[in-house]
Amino acid sequence: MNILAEIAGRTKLRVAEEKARLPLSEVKRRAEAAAKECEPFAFERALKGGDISFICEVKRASPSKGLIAADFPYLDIARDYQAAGAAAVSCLTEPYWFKGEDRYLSEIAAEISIPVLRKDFVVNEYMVCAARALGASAVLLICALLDDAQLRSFAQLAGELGLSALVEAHDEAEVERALLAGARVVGVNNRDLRSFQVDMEVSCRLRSLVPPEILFVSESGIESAGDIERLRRHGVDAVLIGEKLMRAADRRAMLAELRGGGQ
Ligand SMILES: O=C(O)c1ccccc1NCC(=O)[C@H](O)[C@H](O)COP(=O)(O)O
Repeated sequence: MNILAEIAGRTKLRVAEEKARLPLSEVKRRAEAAAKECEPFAFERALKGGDISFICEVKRASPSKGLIAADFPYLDIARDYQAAGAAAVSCLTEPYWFKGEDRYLSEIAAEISIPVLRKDFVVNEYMVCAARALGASAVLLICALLDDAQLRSFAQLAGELGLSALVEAHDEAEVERALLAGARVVGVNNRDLRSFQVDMEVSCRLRSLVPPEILFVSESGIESAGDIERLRRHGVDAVLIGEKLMRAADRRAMLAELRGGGQ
């Protein structure tokens, strides 16, 4: 079994337990209440504009790297990202492989003013509603995990809640499926989630398949100002960076360095 299938299986069990504690009707009610309070589609608005935007990730561990941050002051990390000019924060909530927690997301969203993406492995509508209820401005939908009907219906549900959907693809066919599902933000993951191999060329190759009015986010394996410059030249709207920032002793300085501006 590949890692995505394993993650999906475990996620379904996790959500079934959550549902037993808090039914879908209540999560929906909370999501609708949150939608009334929040600026709709703040995430995609934040990514639009002049230069390439930065989505900076709060991630404690990952399947490919194991434990990344033994010390994990998640609120300080999110505050640093905001202070250093991030357009948005991505927060992992998957508990088993990424050692995430829902409360990291809700506390971060309450603490900072830039939008927060819930980075998890959405397998049903409960998780879309829960993202909004927890304070997220965006939710990740992974093409490799969902069929066309699910992609379309979860993207539509997210839209009804004013939540942006970052629809993640890794090849030509998945980009086409993301666009057919109505994605307004397409994320191309440079990491092959089966082999964990990272190749920036994947974003460069797929960029031209996404029309300019749709936001294009390059995700994973971004490590240097040179990588950013290459993606900028290909017309990428935003980058999503996790490990490089999480391992930096001074995250603000690292973000400045990646931007190409030094400290
Ligand atoms: O990072 C992994 O090992 C991983 C494995 C399986 C599914 C998803 C995975 N990562 C999620 C991500 O998309 C990354 O956290 C994100 O793009 C940031 O990547 P990086 O800058 O390389 O930390």
